[in-house]
Amino acid sequence: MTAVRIEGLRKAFGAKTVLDGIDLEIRRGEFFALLGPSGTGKTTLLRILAGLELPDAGTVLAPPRRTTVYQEPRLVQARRVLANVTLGLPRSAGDAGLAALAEVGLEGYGTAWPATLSGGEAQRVALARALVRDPELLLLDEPFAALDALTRLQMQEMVAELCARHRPAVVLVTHDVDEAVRLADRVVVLREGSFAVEQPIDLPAPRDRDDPAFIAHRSLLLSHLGVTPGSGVTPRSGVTAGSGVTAGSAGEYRHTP
Ligand SMILES: Nc1ncnc2c1ncn2[C@@H]1O[C@H](COP(=O)(O)OP(=O)(O)OP(=O)(O)O)[C@@H](O)[C@H]1O
Repeated sequence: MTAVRIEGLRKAFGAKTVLDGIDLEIRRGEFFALLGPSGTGKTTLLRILAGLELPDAGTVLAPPRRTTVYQEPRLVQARRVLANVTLGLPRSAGDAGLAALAEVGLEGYGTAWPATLSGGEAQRVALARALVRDPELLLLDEPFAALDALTRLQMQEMVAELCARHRPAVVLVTHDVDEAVRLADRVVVLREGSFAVEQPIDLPAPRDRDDPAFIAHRSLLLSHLGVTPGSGVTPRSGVTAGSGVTAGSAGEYRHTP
């Protein structure tokens, strides 16, 4: 069943065309990742799917039950954790809110204040706030980018499990090639307003970064992102090959300080 359908999408800001001729179909339960250099319109596409931005041309069909998790948790500091999770929902949503907190490993945190949480915990609250709305479409705008490398890996694992259980259609915007290959059923590279490459990732879960097939996917995507093997650095776009890792020679990666 199709969850999202985009046809002939075009979006410009003033004289600058950001997205041009985008066609996209995402199935229910599919995990779709969007990679691309900085400023190529990834967030704009996500905002259009969220209904926060209107296209200039084309059609966009997206389910009404959709929710976004951003890079920063965006919690209301004056409300306790459970109230943040159920913000805007009827009082009867309290139990579902507690269940969502338990699902993200935050049982017993309902009465805590946001200021007392670590960055990873706060981001898990944001995830619970999304889950409790039972989204048909989950929009993830670099949700792990501000986390330390270890927390990021744990969060990726958690999101993979939650999405496998709840089966929303997911659109993940990321700069992290490994994250995309680890999580997605399909990865698209956005360049100069349109899709430069579309790559299905048909690897079984859990995915191992050292698996030759994983490395092959990573190398191909990096080449489409303009990362030249052996450069030892990421391009100006800020694209990374993994958590705290930059591309070295083909298939080899080194940690950055
Ligand atoms: N409201 C706006 N008004 C004018 N220009 C905008 C607006 N929103 C985005 N843009 C421009 O559109 C282009 C695409 O922005 P967008 O945030 O979608 O890129 P991105 O691929 O998500 O970038 P990044 O990876 O750096 O987050 C940029 O040049 C940006 O300056």
